Amino acid sequence: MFTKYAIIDGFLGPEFSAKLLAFAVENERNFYAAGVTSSNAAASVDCDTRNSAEFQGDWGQLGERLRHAFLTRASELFGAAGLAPITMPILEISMVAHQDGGFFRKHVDSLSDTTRRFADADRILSAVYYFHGEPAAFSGGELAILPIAGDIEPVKIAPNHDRLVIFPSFAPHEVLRISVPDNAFSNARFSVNCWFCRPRI
Ligand SMILES: O=C(O)CCC(=O)C(=O)O
Ligand SMILES: [Fe+2]
Repeated sequence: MFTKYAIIDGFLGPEFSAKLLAFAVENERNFYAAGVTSSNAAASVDCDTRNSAEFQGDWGQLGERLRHAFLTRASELFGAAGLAPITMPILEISMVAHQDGGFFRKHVDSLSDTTRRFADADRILSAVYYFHGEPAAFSGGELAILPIAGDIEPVKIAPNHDRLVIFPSFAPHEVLRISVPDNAFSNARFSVNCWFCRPRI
């Protein structure tokens, strides 16, 4: 049994997706080894669990444009994942590059135990937007959505350019290993993760 999930192709369109790609490539020096939020308040880098790089810097106007794109379609996105929309969600947004050998092992995005204690909102809906140079100069790197019950093969979704995938944050998933033969940063598998979070009262 799987949770509901959905794929929306052409989510941001050619102009915005090209801007995002140019921004990511220009900002190569601002991508750092991405952390894993596990047992500490601060995310820590764990090479066995995750091999990807996260943008840390000033998003400029792209940040507001992205927030707007996600927020204006919030109720459609919640519905696509089988969830009731949240009033006044908090958005958590991160830009990530998976380069040659990149992966992110099976996990859920919702916080629990100690990690939850240090956060002021709960991740409810995960929306992952993919963008990269075309034609893609990598292979693999699919998003695998795993069943919440039953011994069933995962659903594998190709990270196609300008594609959004939406699923409940409690759904187990993983990023399968990617191969980028020339390992040029501009040929990476780029993504913007957007989590719709429910503020705590
Ligand atoms: O890039 C993807 O396909 C998913 C990334 C992910 O699962 C995460 O950052 O939590
Ligand atoms: Fe995830």
